[in-house]
Amino acid sequence: MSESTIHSHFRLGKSLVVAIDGPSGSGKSSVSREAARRLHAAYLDTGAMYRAVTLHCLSTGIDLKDAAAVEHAARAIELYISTSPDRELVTLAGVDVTTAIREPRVSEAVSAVATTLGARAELIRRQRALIAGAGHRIVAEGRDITTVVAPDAEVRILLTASESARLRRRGDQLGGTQSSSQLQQQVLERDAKDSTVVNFQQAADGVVTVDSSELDFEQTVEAVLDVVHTVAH
Ligand SMILES: Nc1ncnc2c1ncn2[C@@H]1O[C@H](COP(=O)(O)OP(=O)(O)O)[C@@H](O)[C@H]1O
Ligand SMILES: Nc1ccn([C@H]2C[C@H](O)[C@@H](COP(=O)(O)OP(=O)(O)O)O2)c(=O)n1
Repeated sequence: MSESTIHSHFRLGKSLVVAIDGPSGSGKSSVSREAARRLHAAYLDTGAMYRAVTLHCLSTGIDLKDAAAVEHAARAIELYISTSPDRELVTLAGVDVTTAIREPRVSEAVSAVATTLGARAELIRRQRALIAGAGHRIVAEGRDITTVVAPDAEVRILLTASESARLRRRGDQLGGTQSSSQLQQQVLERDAKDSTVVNFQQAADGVVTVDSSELDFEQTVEAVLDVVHTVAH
């Protein structure tokens, strides 16, 4: 579908929340960002918020096994995240941490924050406020957007890909710097840990699955926009 066709279907100003969940490396961030651009919508990377809390704990010596301390950190931090699909920016107390939150040490530790329920509750509250702040015209992606953060979203998608595709994509994204066991830990073992608190492996009722295993990036963006068109029209 062309961009102008999409526009004729989705008037600016009308509520359009597109919720996208899926496992690590399925293409959520890159595909959601591009879909948001084409829909002239905002974009929210909720995983970046879990990463920012994790980075804060690592750099200030907060014990990630101490649930009360992690919850307190999630409530107390001065966290800013851009919701423009054209400006990737995350700051902690005014310091740019956009790149630092992607470091492997954060990827390896982030499940400790994701499985701390008090921290989740606080981040979910902040995510709902960001969605409202964007006038409910936003593509929001993560693990629990379709089920918990925005179960009433106009469009709900589970973006999946085979394990081998996800490992290959993450390896390429990190420039071949990670060994295969490091990638397994950062992708598959992390998903297994995160799955203990949220279900992003199977589509909930009303959630449409897009399997990107055999699709390239552009085809995946188009598949997502086709679902938006079909479901939200
Ligand atoms: N359909 C696709 N085919 C090939 N590569 C893809 C596809 N979707 C995403 N990618 C690439 O795979 C990598 C991981 O994607 P990303 O959006 O970070 O995934 P996630 O947010 O689900 O972890 C990125 O380098 C991205 O450009
Ligand atoms: N809505 C969300 C988003 C992310 N998380 C957790 C799960 C992940 O381990 C981390 C980081 O998420 P992120 O989307 O950045 O991870 P990947 O890009 O898939 O590697 O946060 C979550 O529990 N709930």
